[in-house]
Amino acid sequence: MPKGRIFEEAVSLLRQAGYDLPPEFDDSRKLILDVPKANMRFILSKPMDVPTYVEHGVADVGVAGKDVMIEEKRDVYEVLDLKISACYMAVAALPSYDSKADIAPKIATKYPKLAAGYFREQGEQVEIIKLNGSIELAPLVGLADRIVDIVSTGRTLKENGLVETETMMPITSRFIVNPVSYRMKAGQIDDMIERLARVVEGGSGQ
Ligand SMILES: Nc1ncnc2c1ncn2[C@@H]1O[C@H](COP(=O)(O)OP(=O)(O)OP(=O)(O)O)[C@@H](O)[C@H]1O
Ligand SMILES: O=P(O)(O)OC[C@H]1O[C@H](OP(=O)(O)OP(=O)(O)O)[C@H](O)[C@@H]1O
Repeated sequence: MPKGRIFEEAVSLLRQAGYDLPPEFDDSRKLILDVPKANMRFILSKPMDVPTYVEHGVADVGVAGKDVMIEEKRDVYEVLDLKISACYMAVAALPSYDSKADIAPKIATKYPKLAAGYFREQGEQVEIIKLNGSIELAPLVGLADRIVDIVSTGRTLKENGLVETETMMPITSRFIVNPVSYRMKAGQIDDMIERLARVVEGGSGQ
């Protein structure tokens, strides 16, 4: 499970799907949470690391943002769109920025592979500058010409005087599965996918 903003929504989804997760899930600093009744163990990692844990098989299944899936390109199955933590990826710049006047613009982002792939597809040559957060700062101080980042409410762009120049792709969280685990524990994992899918599609899940 990803710590942070996805966690709460994912826990709620699992509860709706009939998993009786204890109150500990609502307020804990523990990184491993056991639910013996359901024969489940939850590993809580940084969101960007979830596909790594699943690819290596230390977690059979996981929840990861589509942004993370595109950036990390891990060898895992993406089996269900959970439709939670919705946001989108966009290109933004200062309103004064003239893209036509720029030959190899500098793009600041937390997602270097996703951004590079996008501009390659657009046939645009860019220089990617990898940052770890507060991406909106980069054009304000002259580190980059444009940014590639997640937009949700649009408040961060607005309050920093940036404008969206391109909408790239919608992002939601995905349910992912380790390919070997899927073979070994097909019954359990299929049951989990079905229960989650019922909730996602508007049923009770139980
Ligand atoms: N407004 C948003 N900003 C960033 N991520 C969002 C937003 N809305 C939904 N998400 C989803 O949440 C995930 C990131 O979660 P979170 O912000 O908790 O982690 P993080 O930024 O990687 O962590 P940290 O800030 O501790 O480095 C993204 O992968 C994305 O799929
Ligand atoms: O459109 P909004 O609702 O304003 O949300 C978008 C902002 O939220 C995220 O940042 P986060 O809060 O995760 O901080 P970070 O930049 O340090 O990753 C994202 O990187 C944007 O900066």
